[in-house]
Amino acid sequence: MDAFIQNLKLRFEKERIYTYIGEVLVSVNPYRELPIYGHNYITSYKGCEMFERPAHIFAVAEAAYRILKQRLINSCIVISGESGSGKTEASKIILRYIVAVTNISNQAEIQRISNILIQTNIILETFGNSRTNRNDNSSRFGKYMDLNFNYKFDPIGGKIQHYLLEKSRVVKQQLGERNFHSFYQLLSNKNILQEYGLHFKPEDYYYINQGQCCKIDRINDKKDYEQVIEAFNIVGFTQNEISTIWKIIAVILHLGNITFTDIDGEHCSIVRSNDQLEWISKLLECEQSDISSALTSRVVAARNEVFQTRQNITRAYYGRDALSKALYERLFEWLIKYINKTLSRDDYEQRNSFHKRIYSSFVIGVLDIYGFEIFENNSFEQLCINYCNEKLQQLFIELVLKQEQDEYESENIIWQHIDYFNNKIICDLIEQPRIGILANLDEACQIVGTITDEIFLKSINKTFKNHKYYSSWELTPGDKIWKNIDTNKLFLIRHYAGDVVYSVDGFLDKNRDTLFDDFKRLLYHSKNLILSSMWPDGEKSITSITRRPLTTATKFRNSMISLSNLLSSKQPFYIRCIKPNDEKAANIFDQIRIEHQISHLGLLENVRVRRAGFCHRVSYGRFVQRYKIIDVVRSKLHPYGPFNKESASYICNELNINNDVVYGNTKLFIKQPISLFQLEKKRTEGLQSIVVILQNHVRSWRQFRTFHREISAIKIQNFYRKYCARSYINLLNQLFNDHLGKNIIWPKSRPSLITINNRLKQMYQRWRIKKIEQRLPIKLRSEFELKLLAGKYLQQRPSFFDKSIYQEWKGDYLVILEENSRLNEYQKSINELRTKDNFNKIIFSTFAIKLNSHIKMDERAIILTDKYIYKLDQKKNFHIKKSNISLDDITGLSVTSGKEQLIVIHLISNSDLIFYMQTKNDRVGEFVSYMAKLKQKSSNFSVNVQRYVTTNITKHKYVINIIWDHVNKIEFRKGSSNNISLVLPDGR
Ligand SMILES: Nc1ncnc2c1ncn2[C@@H]1O[C@H](COP(=O)(O)OP(=O)(O)OP(=O)(O)O)[C@@H](O)[C@H]1O
Repeated sequence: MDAFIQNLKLRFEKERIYTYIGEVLVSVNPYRELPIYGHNYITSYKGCEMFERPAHIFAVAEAAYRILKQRLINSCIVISGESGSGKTEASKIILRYIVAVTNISNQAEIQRISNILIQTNIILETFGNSRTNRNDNSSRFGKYMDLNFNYKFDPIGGKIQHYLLEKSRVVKQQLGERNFHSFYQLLSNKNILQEYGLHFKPEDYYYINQGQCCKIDRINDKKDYEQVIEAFNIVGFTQNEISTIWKIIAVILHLGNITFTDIDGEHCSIVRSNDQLEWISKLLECEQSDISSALTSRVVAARNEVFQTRQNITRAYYGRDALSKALYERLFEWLIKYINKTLSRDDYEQRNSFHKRIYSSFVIGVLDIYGFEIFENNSFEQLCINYCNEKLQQLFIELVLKQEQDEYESENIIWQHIDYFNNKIICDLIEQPRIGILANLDEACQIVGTITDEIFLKSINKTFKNHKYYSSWELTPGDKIWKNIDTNKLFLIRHYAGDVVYSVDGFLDKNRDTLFDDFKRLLYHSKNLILSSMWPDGEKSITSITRRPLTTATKFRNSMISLSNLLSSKQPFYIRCIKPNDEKAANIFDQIRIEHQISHLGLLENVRVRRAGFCHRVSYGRFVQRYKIIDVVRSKLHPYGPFNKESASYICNELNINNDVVYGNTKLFIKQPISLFQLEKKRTEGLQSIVVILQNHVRSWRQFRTFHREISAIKIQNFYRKYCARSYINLLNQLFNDHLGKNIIWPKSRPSLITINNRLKQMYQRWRIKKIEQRLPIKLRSEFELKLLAGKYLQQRPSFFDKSIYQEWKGDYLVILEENSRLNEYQKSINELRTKDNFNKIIFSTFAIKLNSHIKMDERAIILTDKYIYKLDQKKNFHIKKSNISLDDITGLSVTSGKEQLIVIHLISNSDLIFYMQTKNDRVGEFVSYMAKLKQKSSNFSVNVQRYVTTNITKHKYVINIIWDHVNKIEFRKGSSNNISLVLPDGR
């Protein structure tokens, strides 16, 4: 013990107020501000394992948060210790830490919830805390708060449960103590007192002056009032609600100053010296007469008859106090309900439907419950509070001391049993059904007739006369404890934290907690709807039979049992708070006080178990499952098992921690935290590579999926396109099935079919031509082909398509008598030429006016054979003029786009042959097609169709204009510079 205390002392002097016993944190109240809660401290503990950094409350909060985040295990932090040891401060520090390390993405909604979570403390402290002789800001209620987290592990809400508000303080305080802070805060705000009819100083209000310490230097009520108003606004209370809250506080102050006067020993009336009643009526929004009669009489229903009975003065004061306590209690409950509604997960979910779908409940609970209390005068409330501490100690023993040692035994670990005091026997003494103190109390309350606190004491004396942890004057009259005190009403319980003498005075009343129905009905019918909503049970009619309400002891016992079930369903973390002195002074380390607390909190046993025991135990399955991810192990262990002792031992071997490990029947035990860190560190490293592998898998899976979708889309598109094309072709087929498609409009195609459609059109045209050609007599087929060929070159010459195409093409026109009257001379000349030049046949012949190199006109017969072109003089027996022109020398033709019969044959020599055919019909197309056919093998042959033809005459370039004029015959006229005009008789 000494060594432990010396250690605590040394640390305390060096401002190290936190110390670990295993995972249990011991916190010594420094009673001064220490610079260990700032932002840099938060960051240094964030994400760290518990033993990585010096002992700190942040490390416990982080551990509770990490276990939730990493293993999805709900956790709870149980803070216990004497009154004033720093429990409430600890719970606030934990909350601040969790708010600081979460909401990294700075979401407004999470920020709002976090703000509310912090502000609720201010409201609860105002209405639930008061100054006691042990603590200036003592919580007079037990608080358990669940913090809810979303799937990202950000706080999204919470729920507060409260336990046994010490409402007797509303009407009675011991010397040196105050009522709840709320009363003094309201009275500190001079500006608004008028509104509530509060004209006096705090010392003048009976309900708050009994401790004779309304003003305390360390408490600034005015500043606290401003803070609580701000907190109300942040949490979302309306102005009307805030005003109602203060009205109720003011009503209680007024009620305390109401006095009664005795009339005849059985009746009493209200002393009307001040205007309290008027103000109570105004503030409660109830009729004054109703309030007055509720305070001085009772309405009773018996055998369907309703009648009023007057109260004597004692009953009237009892009723007044009961009303005040109930008003305060209901207000407190309403505040907690209101805060819970604001923090409720459902509310959050309604606003965030996204989270509704993927939300799962992650919780960290924080329990800050009143510490063990030993006062000069201990009553029913202290019994409940100390019973609650017994229950928590029992849970601590179960989870930390008993379970651990039992486990070593069952796992066959060599273990020297460490003795500890198991307080189950004390818990049973208080709570056991039928025979426990609370059951005895309930029974006494149910007995009809006059039963007093003393009778109740007699009954428990009888029940527990041989109990080791119970005593009273009647059972041990010689004991020095009973010296100089009213022994008739006292009994003693030897709690785990010390012996406490209780006075049974008022036990029955406090347990029954009777509040006359008249008050309930009165307040239910208030015109203030907020107030009325706090009293739903006032709705019942007088004559309706109501079940006897549960007693305070039963309610409290039930809530303690459910609290202990709730805590044992979560992974607990313990903070054991120690109060270093009773002077509330920094730097005083009162060894005796501390020794007392250490021994009663079972900390020494805790140290012994820890020292001899192990810091971590885990089943082989879980161990292998968790650490098989470690890099060096991964390749060796099969991913699906076996998850047994051998695999676990293999992992420990690989990490060289085998010396620090003990193997049990089903579990592995690790002695030092350092080995656990090593495992965790390696696991985190391994996780990173696993994450990369997972990411790769997910990425490739996503790519594969996209690729598949694309392929599928392309397939579908192809099918659809094919379907469209097929439908289109079917349509064409139907359209062109029976005839050659003359006069049929080509159907419009989809844009995707444009290319194919153009091809189809070409195919169709070729097919159509073929069909038309097949219908022609064989004789006309070659002419038809020639016409097609001409059509290809003469697209720009519409007159070809108008007429020429329909004419019969005869080629050698000069053998026709109607064309040539000097037929014999012509044939004779041709025969000579054939003999001389050896050509096969004459393909085309015509009379023409030729333009010579001097830009003069000559009348000639132009003859096209399969080898040469000849220019024959018409006038001189078709005598050949100059030499023939070989077809090989021809590079192209130029013709006009009009109906003129001008032909320009371009030659290699750049001295073109220019002639105008003397014919009534258009024979340009016929000439062009013969030439094209003859030159079809030549790659450089071209046909130009232009309005004004360009030509070379003895290597000079000329442009031939067409002029239609009143002339009799065709003329070529040389114009200025390079112009030649072809003047034609205007007979159009
Ligand atoms: N970590 C701390 N740092 C500085 N002062 C502290 C710390 N913890 C507690 N105190 C001081 O001790 C006082 C009492 O602490 P607190 O109210 O938390 O005790 P408690 O155990 O909750 O008491 P009760 O059971 O009566 O509610 C605080 O008002 C504060 O002045």
